[in-house]
Amino acid sequence: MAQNMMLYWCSGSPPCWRVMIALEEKLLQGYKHKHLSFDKKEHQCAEVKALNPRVQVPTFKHGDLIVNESFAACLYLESVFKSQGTRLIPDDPAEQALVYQRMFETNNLQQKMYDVAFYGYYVPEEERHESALKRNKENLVTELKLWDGYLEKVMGKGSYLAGKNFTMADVVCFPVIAYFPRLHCPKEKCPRLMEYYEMLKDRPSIKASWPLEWLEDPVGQDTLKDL
Ligand SMILES: N[C@@H](CCC(=O)N[C@@H](CS)C(=O)NCC(=O)O)C(=O)O
Repeated sequence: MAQNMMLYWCSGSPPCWRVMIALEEKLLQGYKHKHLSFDKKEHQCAEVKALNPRVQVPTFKHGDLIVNESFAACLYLESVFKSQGTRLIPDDPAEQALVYQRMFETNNLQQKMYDVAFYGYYVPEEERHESALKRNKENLVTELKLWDGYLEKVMGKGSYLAGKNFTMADVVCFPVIAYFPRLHCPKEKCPRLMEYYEMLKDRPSIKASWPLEWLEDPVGQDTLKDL
């Protein structure tokens, strides 16, 4: 079944990583894939251009069906392989609502993290301002408090993002959360999230899809150390 799937991906990309975690959780390990170097702009290759008008990764194909948005690909996999591997979307509407809520909130955390961690990469030198970076940091700290509070509130220690079970909320959000220790964010800024990270980092689906650069260079940059 996985043989007619093709994933174009770059290592360390949260959108790619979440699709890879979903594929692992749904026991679709035999999928075909092509690892592209973001630094060498390999994601702009003809194959990706032909399938994805935004020329981005992930680019994902199942048979003749193309699903490029990472959230869409994850939900699609759950829908097609509902009874295979881990159930990632609960049936109960209230539980489902919380999973969707946390899933789609993830982009807030991702964007605010990028606005600080990759400020120097995304903002041209002549447009950079200390005051803008300071504001971005404040926004990120506020966002982190929110997520830390969610974990505190849901069920206390040992809880996943949407309750006692691992769900699609964890699949989509873990790759973003993993950036905080990776980029040396002080633990005290989000202690519950860091406990959550420790609890999940060795989960087989996550370990199997761990960014290759992070394995080669386990220390990483420290762009979040002054948060
Ligand atoms: N909406 C997309 C975003 C994908 C995305 O931003 N991919 C980045 C890598 S993390 C990319 O391909 N960037 C290249 C570009 O935009 O030129 C998704 O979640 O699937």
